[in-house]
Amino acid sequence: MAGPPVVIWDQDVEGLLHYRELVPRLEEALGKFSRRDSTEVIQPVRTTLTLQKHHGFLGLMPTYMENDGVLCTKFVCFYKREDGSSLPATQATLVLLDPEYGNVKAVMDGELITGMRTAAVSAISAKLLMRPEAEVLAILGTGKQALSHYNAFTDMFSFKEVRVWSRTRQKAERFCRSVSGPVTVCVSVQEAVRGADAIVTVTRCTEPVLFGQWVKPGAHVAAVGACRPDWRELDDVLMKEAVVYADSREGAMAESGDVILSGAEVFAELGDVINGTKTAHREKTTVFKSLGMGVEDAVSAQLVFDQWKRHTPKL
Ligand SMILES: NC(=O)C1=CN([C@@H]2O[C@H](COP(=O)(O)OP(=O)(O)OC[C@H]3O[C@@H](n4cnc5c(N)ncnc54)[C@H](O)[C@@H]3O)[C@@H](O)[C@H]2O)C=CC1
Ligand SMILES: O=C([O-])C1=[NH+]CCC1
Repeated sequence: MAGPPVVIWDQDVEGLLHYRELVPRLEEALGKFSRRDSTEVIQPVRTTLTLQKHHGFLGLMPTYMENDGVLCTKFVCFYKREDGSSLPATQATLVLLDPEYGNVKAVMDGELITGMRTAAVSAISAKLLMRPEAEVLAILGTGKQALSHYNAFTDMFSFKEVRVWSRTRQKAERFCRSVSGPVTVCVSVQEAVRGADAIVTVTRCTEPVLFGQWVKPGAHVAAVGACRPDWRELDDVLMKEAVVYADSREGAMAESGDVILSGAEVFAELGDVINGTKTAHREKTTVFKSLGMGVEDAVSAQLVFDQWKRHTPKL
């Protein structure tokens, strides 16, 4: 009989997961997903239950990678909280199973994994779609994803300026104090995105906050919030003018208000660009619509588990 699962919680995850190992694994996983080969990745669109009383949702994200022997599911609760609420906006737990025996090998805290894998995928979108001479990064939002995106983007690229916008100056200043490099606080979205080459939207807003008329032609936008069919971060002008990429075409058509309500066409998945089957239109304005995928969690959880085994002496 299999032993009990190991529990790998927040601080342990922190020491085991690094962008330098995570990014190549995610690039490979995105490519595998877009090949739609069921021996490589089986990943249905997230099943979402509404938690009406708590203004939230439970997302179930199972993934099986047969060739790699990885079976994983994530439980993620996310909420439409009022700003200032002391309750979390997102909570996630990952469960890694043995696909042959069916036992649970590990249970992991999903907060850092979700933050890092989401930011790493956005950074991959920028690597593929942003102009190489990009100098200015603007981040809209100052929460957990804003922090992980700051870390991933400044780790992978050399921007001359990083700007941040939040609804209150106080929050933007708090964000600046929490990061290790220089950041310019902007008092409006317009000020933050004016002339920016890369824009990351990581807000909990449900109405557009970024408008196409403010975006520099040729800029790359990684749109990470608004993960419900009736939630928006970007306006119709931006969605229609840009070449739109997604992590999962089916996910975007089912869950992205920015895609569904604007009627914009999803040109390609990031994996299609990685596989060389679709063009990276770096010269045009591009939007990467991120919804988050189970396969990203699966490869991240496997990486954490492998590192944990390497670093934990046999009992
Ligand atoms: N695409 C993906 O894979 C993932 C997406 N998300 C989504 O990313 C977004 C950010 O998540 P976290 O950073 O964890 O949340 P958070 O609560 O830590 O930060 C949210 C930020 O949005 C701001 N905000 C809230 N309401 C706003 C509004 N109406 N207008 C403008 N700004 C507003 C807050 O002040 C805060 O700066 C959420 O929508 C979350 O559901 C989260 C995890 C993965
Ligand atoms: O992929 C993910 O974990 C999430 N996407 C939207 C909210 C949480």
